[in-house]
Amino acid sequence: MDPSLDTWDFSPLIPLWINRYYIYLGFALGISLWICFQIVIRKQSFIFKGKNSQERSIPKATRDLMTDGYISLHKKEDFVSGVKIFYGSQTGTAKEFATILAEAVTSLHLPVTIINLKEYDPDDNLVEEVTSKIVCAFLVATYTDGRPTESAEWFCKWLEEASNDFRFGKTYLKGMRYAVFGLGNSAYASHFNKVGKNVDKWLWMLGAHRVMTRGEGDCNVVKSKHGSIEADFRAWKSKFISQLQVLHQGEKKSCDGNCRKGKCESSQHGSEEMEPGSHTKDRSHQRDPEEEEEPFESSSEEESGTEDHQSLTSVVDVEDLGKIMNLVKKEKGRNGFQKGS
Ligand SMILES: Cc1cc2nc3c(=O)[nH]c(=O)nc-3n(C[C@H](O)[C@H](O)[C@H](O)COP(=O)(O)O)c2cc1C
Repeated sequence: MDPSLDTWDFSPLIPLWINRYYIYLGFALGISLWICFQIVIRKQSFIFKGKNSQERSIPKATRDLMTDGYISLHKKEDFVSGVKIFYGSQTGTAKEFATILAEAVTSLHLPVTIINLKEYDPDDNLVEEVTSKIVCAFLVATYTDGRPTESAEWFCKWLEEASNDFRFGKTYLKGMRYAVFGLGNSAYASHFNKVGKNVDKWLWMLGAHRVMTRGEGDCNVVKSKHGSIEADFRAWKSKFISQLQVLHQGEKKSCDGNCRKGKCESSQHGSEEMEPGSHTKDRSHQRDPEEEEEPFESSSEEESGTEDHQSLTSVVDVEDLGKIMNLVKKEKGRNGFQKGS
């Protein structure tokens, strides 16, 4: 026996030894708590990092629209991004009106472009107006035998053929918004304002949305609605500008629901602009293209859609099929349509 062990006093360690299991338990609990704490901290930093990298992967434009991580569809919505004014002129009146209209549009702080139809190829460019949020104004003059000016000849030929070509269909220009002001002289009774009427009709047949009633400028001061072609234009221009304001603000005009497609005959159009019976005519797309239709705010697709509304909403798959067919038609139309054919 080691004599030095006799001199050691182990008595203070005896309670520790007796309670050793409690001490082990305490240590085990401490370690478990520490592990849990570490797990929680790591999880939190992982979520934070993930959120940051996710945010970085979202394009800036989309992030600008986000509030608390959710996209707000109404924020920064721009209902009209600008106006394109197309003109077909020979002696300069339509061109001059285009400049006056551009000035008025500029006062609304909207970008505006004036385009001579001579320099515009509808084959390449017209379909762009469908998605551009642009409003297009057409100021077109009529000449001998109801013909367009030389500068607008190709544009009119293209539109006429496209609107009568089944490959384009009535949704080819769906989404495009337009208004037409025709320049003419009622002394040429049988062809008065023929080009304005036709351009308006052809765009409508291709599914473009007419934002306001077609205007008729008449050089014949005796018969002109406002006393002169300039006054006719001024009247149309002020209506166009107020309609533009409405569109720009994204407002919907109120409707009493007593008319087709929820468009109010009484509230939307001044009576002097509407010819008798124009609003109640049957406007199905199958109507005679030569028929003199009176324009109002609409598109051919919307109007023929009214009759078909019930059947379309009840057969969703057919609707999808229709959309696909229209896309195919548009593509075919674009590929198959040859200049001057
Ligand atoms: C030779 C000639 C033929 C015309 N033929 C027609 C016509 O058939 N129908 C019509 O509505 N206006 C007709 N007009 C009137 C023009 O459309 C009108 O003067 C218009 O303001 C001309 O616009 P512009 O100066 O932009 O070319 C004719 C004018 C001229 C000089």
